[in-house]
Amino acid sequence: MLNRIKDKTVLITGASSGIGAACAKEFASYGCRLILAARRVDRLEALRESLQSEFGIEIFVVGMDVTHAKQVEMVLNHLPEAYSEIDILVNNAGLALGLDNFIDDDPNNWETMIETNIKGFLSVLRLISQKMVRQGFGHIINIGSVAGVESYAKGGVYCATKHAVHAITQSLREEMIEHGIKVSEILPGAVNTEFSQVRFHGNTERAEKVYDGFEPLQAEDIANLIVYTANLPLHVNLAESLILAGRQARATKVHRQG
Ligand SMILES: NC(=O)C1=CN([C@@H]2O[C@H](COP(=O)(O)OP(=O)(O)OC[C@H]3O[C@@H](n4cnc5c(N)ncnc54)[C@H](OP(=O)(O)O)[C@@H]3O)[C@@H](O)[C@H]2O)C=CC1
Ligand SMILES: CC(=O)[C@H](N)C(=O)O
Repeated sequence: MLNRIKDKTVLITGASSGIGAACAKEFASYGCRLILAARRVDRLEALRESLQSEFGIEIFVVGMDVTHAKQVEMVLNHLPEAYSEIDILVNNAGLALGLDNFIDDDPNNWETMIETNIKGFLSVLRLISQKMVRQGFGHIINIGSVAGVESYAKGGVYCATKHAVHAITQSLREEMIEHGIKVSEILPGAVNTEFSQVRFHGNTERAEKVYDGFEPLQAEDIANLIVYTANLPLHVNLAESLILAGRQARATKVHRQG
């Protein structure tokens, strides 16, 4: 496919692992300039080193907790000159915490998910949307989930946060067309990243069970789709892409073998 994104500047939130880190690698292979953000800066530094040596691209690494609105504002309003125009945003930072019946669930989990997946997501989205409108160009790619278009037992609040991502993406798309800014959403199913480790607070055994008996998506599968979406011609917007594992029909409906 023609490379239309070479030398474009791409901001990726949640770039320290999983889908975000895979996106960094895929965009790097297209010769993009990257801004990598997350809380674990040591991870980002290591990624920068390996991508710079493999692809010889420019990368700016920044520690940013999306739940700290003031910090997000400081970071995104004070990017170095060479990175101040952003062509593509991959608004990816997010997490699930817990998988429990609503009546037994820990409200602290709800708070963190709402703070991160809705309020943090919005902080980044607001600043970058404003910047793109000023620039007169840009492409926003929000990372939703199959859990944003259906709900499952024990995951109500996570599903609600991803429904919010879905709703906000749809309304922003409508507002941005007059500015020539594309707004897309990627809605993955089960992807084998650190997602389940985080969800189960580091309980590896429980995390691994999620992917027992079927082949889940890999972060690279999602990164390929994201870069494909970003690389389409200006007159094409792949607006919503639901991507499931081969043996997955819905969020919780997978066919397990063996
Ligand atoms: N894996 C899956 O099955 C699916 C995942 N998704 C979505 O994909 C996105 C990426 O998840 P995935 O790669 O799977 O999971 P990972 O746990 O591997 O990656 C999550 C990323 O989000 C970052 N992050 C979490 N909280 C914050 C915060 N407060 N501030 C800044 N960054 C933060 C983490 O960085 P750090 O901790 O360093 O800050 C990390 O880089 C999420 O939005 C998730 O909801 C959607 C559907 C399916
Ligand atoms: C579909 C997702 O977001 C995630 N894999 C989940 O289990 O909810």
